[in-house]
Amino acid sequence: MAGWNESQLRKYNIKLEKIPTLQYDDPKVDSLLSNNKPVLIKGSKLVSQVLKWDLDYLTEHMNSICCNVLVSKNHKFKYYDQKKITPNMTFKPISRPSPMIFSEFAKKIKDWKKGDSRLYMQQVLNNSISQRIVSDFVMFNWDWIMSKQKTCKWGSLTSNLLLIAQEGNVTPCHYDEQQNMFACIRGYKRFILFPPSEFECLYPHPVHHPYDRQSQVDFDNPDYIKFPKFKKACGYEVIVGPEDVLYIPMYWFHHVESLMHGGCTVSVNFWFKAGSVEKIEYPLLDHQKMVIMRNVEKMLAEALHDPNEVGNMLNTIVLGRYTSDTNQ
Ligand SMILES: O=C(O)CCC(=O)C(=O)O
Ligand SMILES: [Fe+2]
Repeated sequence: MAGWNESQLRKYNIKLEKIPTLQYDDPKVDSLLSNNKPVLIKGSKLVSQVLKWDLDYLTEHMNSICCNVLVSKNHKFKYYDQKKITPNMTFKPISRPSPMIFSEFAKKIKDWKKGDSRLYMQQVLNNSISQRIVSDFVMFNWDWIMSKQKTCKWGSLTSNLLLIAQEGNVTPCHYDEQQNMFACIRGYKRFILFPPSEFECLYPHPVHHPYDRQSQVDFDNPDYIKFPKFKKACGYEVIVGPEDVLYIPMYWFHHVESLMHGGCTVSVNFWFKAGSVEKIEYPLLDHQKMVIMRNVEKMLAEALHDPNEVGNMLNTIVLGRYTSDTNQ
């Protein structure tokens, strides 16, 4: 029996298909991973030894550790890059970091009532967290995950982020530049993924914007005048529960929600660098084209010494020259 039902999902007007679910030892897992295709993997036991990581256990063992907590006035936690905020920019994020010790975070979410700001802890796991948490952490099924890294020729593991969310919290649609094996420990999360080929329908912010890599479209209230192609966006969805591992291929857009009325969720991700490409084949893959677009934007902003001039120059290059039937 599933531990969730449809009424716990937020409602969006997006066409959705299902992400395949496979047992960890199904040979199709490796071919999906190697081809940058998402898959929900069951039975890997990646985090089976830490299913005890609930708020009480973590409070006991992380009590006075200072943690990276995000606070939001609504249910959305849209990441931004502090380094990309410039003095002449009017940038008012609705969610922002508010570091606090673990016990304070746990108390705040236990005492939470409607109308309060929401909280979301997103803390990198490292040796300084606490002896007990580190000894739990070494009990992850490292053999399995490292064998996947090897088979798929990914680069090194860069970090593990421990995510503790209140029910109903949403991480809005964005992409990351790393391979991600996302493991749920407690509660259920719904993922909506879009392949890199949906780039045009999702309108990510410019690369030099603090919201780089994030879609500009507000899924709760899409502005179809500004973002008309969002109507055509096609995504893939899956519900990820305790012990499940979801592979999120690099450059795939993802929206994540902790199910409403499902209690808080505890999860941990495994981010790996991209592997080095042995032989470039043409035509290029969609995510490789995203890398080129990012580089073009970065190069123009640097050459012009002003990110605000990038759009004008791109328009000058394109409009009437590469648009509609003028390029014959
Ligand atoms: O679980 C979430 O809320 C966001 C996770 C995410 O974006 C990631 O692991 O890359
Ligand atoms: Fe992400």
